[in-house]
Amino acid sequence: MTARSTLLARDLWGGYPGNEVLRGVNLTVTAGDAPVGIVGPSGMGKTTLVRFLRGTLRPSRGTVTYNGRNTAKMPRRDAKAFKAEVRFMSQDSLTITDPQLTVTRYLKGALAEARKGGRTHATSIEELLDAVALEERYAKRNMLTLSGGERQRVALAVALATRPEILVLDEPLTAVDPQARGAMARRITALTGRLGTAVVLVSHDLELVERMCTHVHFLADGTFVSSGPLGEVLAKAEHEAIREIAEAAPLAVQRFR
Ligand SMILES: Nc1ncnc2c1ncn2[C@@H]1O[C@H](COP(=O)(O)OP(=O)(O)OP(=O)(O)O)[C@@H](O)[C@H]1O
Repeated sequence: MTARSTLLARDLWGGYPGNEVLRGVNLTVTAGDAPVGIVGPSGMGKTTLVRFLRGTLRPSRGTVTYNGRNTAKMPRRDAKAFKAEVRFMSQDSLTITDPQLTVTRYLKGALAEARKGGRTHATSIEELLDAVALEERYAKRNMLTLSGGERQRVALAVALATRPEILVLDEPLTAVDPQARGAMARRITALTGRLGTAVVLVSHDLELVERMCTHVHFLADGTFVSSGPLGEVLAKAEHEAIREIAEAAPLAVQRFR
């Protein structure tokens, strides 16, 4: 049996000049794992953690490795494999430069990229659109004519088309309406489960996190102050920041606690 791909952050410290945002974060994500959520108050370092995982920021202490290789100083060949196998998507990660690009062409391009990298999978354009709750008629649409929420959904479908080992989503559905988000959560979880893609979901949207993630980490004061199923983390409220979030989201908390 081959070892499963693993992204590993070990005792991660660092941030920006004069602002040590993270102070000892440990995270292990392995392909095939159930989706994991990262939640916490604004400004506590969730996006900063994503930058460390991606290798665009270097930690002052600790390491991030992918299959044993340090992501902040990878040789070109490893960096290429890392980029193909660990996909990052944020709310504004989609830039369209080709004015003729249709949704189908865009998705086909992503499927071809997956094939070229030996990452074939039997997923049709229809299934990818269905996973992000877009009807088939969207296949013919020009990307430039889509709304912000529709573009985010296509961006997510494209990320799924490349069948990453690990998919890191940083507030991926901010422009999508709550009803569609609910439908997408179930379908994305089903598809990523089938593809063996481990999802890391960073979001303020507790309902989305609860729907998609069996396990969450709560980031505050530079570290994970509590981890477990969202309902348990909120109910235990081991940190003042958790109590504040639990109180600020009474409806969600009543349902999940
Ligand atoms: N490029 C940067 N240079 C300097 N400071 C930054 C930079 N990016 C973020 N910060 C600071 O680092 C801290 C953590 O920011 P980060 O964006 O990681 O938080 P977050 O938890 O993702 O917040 P939110 O939930 O609001 O997106 C904040 O105090 C922020 O002001």
